[in-house]
Amino acid sequence: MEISRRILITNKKGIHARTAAMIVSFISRLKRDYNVKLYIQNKSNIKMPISSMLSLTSLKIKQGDTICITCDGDNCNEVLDKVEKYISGQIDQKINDIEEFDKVLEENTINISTELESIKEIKDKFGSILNHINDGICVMDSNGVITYVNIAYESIFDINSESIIGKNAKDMYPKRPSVQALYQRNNILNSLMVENNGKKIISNSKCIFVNKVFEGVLTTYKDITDLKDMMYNLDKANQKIEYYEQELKKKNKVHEAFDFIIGRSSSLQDAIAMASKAAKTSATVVIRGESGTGKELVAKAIHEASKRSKGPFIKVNCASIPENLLESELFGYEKGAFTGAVKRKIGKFELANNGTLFLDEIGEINYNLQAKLLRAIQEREIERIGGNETVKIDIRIITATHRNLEQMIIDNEFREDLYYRLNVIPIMLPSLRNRKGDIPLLVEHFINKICQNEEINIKTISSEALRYLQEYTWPGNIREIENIIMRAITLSDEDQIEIDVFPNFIKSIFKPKNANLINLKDGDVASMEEYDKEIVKCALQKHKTFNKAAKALGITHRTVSLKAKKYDL
Ligand SMILES: Nc1ncnc2c1ncn2[C@@H]1O[C@H](COP(=O)(O)OP(=O)(O)OP(=O)(O)O)[C@@H](O)[C@H]1O
Repeated sequence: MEISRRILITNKKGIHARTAAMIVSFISRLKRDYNVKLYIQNKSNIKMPISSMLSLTSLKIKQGDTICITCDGDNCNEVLDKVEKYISGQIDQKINDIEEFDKVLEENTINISTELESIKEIKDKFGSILNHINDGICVMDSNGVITYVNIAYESIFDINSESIIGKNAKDMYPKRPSVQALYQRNNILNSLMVENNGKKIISNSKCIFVNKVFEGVLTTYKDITDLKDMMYNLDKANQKIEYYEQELKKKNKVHEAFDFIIGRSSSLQDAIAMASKAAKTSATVVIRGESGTGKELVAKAIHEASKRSKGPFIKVNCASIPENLLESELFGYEKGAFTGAVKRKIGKFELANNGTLFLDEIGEINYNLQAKLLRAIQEREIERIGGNETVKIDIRIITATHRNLEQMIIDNEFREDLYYRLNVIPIMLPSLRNRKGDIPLLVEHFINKICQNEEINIKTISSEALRYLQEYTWPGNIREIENIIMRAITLSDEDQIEIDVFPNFIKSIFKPKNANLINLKDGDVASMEEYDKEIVKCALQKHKTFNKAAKALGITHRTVSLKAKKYDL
């Protein structure tokens, strides 16, 4: 049976899409529950199934309009009651609820999109922070696919991110610690990687787990190539500082009297430090070293640095005084002590009272005189030759020698007891060939000294000429270098000293050795002394002993020995 009913529309906005949808949904439930058919009549009174949302909205029904609903089936009155109740009453309430819900939804949508915005902002900020970090960063997923690299990574590995993102690190870098971390699912920290171009990189790979699920590996890379260089330089600088600190300590402790002893080599500085310490006491000092190494210079400095500096510094060269005169030279004599002793003579021991007695070439003193010397040193008193009076002496004794005293003791040429008396503080002066680094300093020192003494403009020396001087072996040590500089300054017409003013034996050091002793090929003539030295040297090399060399040269044994000493052969 069919029943129709007019229903008033009370909803403010009439029947719009949302209300239509609600009516359709409500009617569908009624149709199902009561097994009826429901229609709505349009303005031309044509019945349309009410289950279509489109037909409802197309009617454009407003508040206050009525609609005609027709029901076909049993219980149509009960069904239409429910339809009327829903459309005229409940739908309004329902709509309010839904609008409330819409508001919440809308607000939430706004919130979500704001949150999305801020998440995007955070992501951008984060990305820009990662790009400002100096360490390279690479992220790969659990399969090894590279998902992110920062700018530092690109520059460390000189690669474009586009060419690696999305690629699998297992294929691209199978040996990298990051890939090992991926396989092992374990962090691999502080691995040193050396790239083909020599770059040294430290990598730290950390596995990422989210809720215990392995998500991939994050690796940071630090380029330590520069750091290593810097560390190396720092290390070197520290070593230098340490060296200079030690040198400064030594220097600070060294008395200024030693300032004019030129040389920075550690062997010389050690000797100077020792001499400076010796200066503080009255201990006997023996200075050892080849001829011309500065033995006298150091002896004087010890005296100057000691509390005896106001007293005399008396030097005796034991080699230059004939044996028979040395005793009276040292101890003096009384008037009439021997023929020719017309008046009393004060010896060097007495002259040195309250000061320093420097006995140079101590190894040349004869055995008998050595005994008398020992007594004088032990007792600190002397007797003049031909006198009965003993004279108390307050002196410091410094001796020097280039001879091997230990061998002389074995050969019974030097008294052991005297040796121990003298050898309280031994100071070894290095030869110049063992401290070639000091040559430029010495050259500069002598150029300045000689030019000032000669009152001429200070000359310079060319680096090539200096190279020759550094290469030469300097058998005559510092005395020889001083002589060569004196000669060069005298012969040089220029402001700069060049090789041409050097003697032949220096000029020829870079030339192949010429068998001819006198080589006048390039027009250079050496001094007589240089030829003399060369001849004696050849004779000694060939004949080994002074005797045989003397015979070969047709001169006396003594002359050969004196020349050998003079030229330090
Ligand atoms: N370190 C030095 N710095 C500056 N000048 C030096 C240095 N060593 C030596 N000389 C100079 O060299 C020359 C020779 O030095 P000195 O006479 O002291 O040597 P020596 O060892 O006593 O020689 P010899 O054994 O032949 O007597 C001197 O003119 C001296 O001033």
